[in-house]
Amino acid sequence: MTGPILSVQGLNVVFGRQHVLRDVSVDVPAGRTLGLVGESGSGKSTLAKAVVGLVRPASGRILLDGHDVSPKARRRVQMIPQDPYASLNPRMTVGQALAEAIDPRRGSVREHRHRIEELLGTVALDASAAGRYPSEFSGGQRQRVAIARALAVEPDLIIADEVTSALDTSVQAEVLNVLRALRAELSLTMLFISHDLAVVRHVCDQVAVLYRGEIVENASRERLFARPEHDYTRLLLDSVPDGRPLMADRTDR
Ligand SMILES: Nc1ncnc2c1ncn2[C@@H]1O[C@H](COP(=O)(O)OP(=O)(O)OP(=O)(O)O)[C@@H](O)[C@H]1O
Repeated sequence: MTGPILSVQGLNVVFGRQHVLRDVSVDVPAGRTLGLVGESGSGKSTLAKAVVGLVRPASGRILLDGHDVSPKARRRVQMIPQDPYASLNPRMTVGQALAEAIDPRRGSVREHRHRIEELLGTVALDASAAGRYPSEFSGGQRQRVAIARALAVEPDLIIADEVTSALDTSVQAEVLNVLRALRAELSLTMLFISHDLAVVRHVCDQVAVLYRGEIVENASRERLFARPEHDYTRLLLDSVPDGRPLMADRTDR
């Protein structure tokens, strides 16, 4: 049996006097998507930053494919940032941004061109997008470019941190649908962070609930939504209006 791709074990993060993460342990098995949900300030982004090495834990271990994460391993974890407007270099065409992310050992520029078209297709964008600049795209399309760029690196793990929260509700669906399709097609392994349970329900297999720096519940999506065990999870569920989860089932544009 193979172990999880990501294993966070007994992680503690302290900023000054604030104990931001307390004894956090979560696993993300290969090909699965773990949702990390919690209100603003609960420590979600801090966990993501610890995994990519931007935050130094006070104690605990972070294992990637069974080994302690090292700076060398960082390329194997790709973060899709929250803000598609800030994450892409405005002076680079989409093709250039993707080419930069593709491992140069993967062959010639011609082969890169083929790979770029393939990546754009994967996120439901036309090949002609390669010649255009980020400013020419809508927020949802830009976020899809950011997803393509993360995929270009062929990472073992993708961390999606509030990838839809900067988008209008009407375009959140196009990004969620792409992620959901990729999960199935490419067997992506993903840590999907959101404060929004409706969004988490749409893309995750397993959901961990973070409350004030502690994991208070960690269950399969089915179990968590059908039989939440912790009061805080129930509170979060109560704030999901009926019907909203279906928002993401709208047709992709
Ligand atoms: N570099 C830092 N130095 C000091 N305190 C920090 C730092 N980064 C985060 N914090 C604090 O740690 C706590 C958790 O922040 P974090 O950003 O991880 O929460 P979050 O759940 O991701 O919330 P949000 O969704 O608002 O980003 C907050 O109280 C925040 O102010």
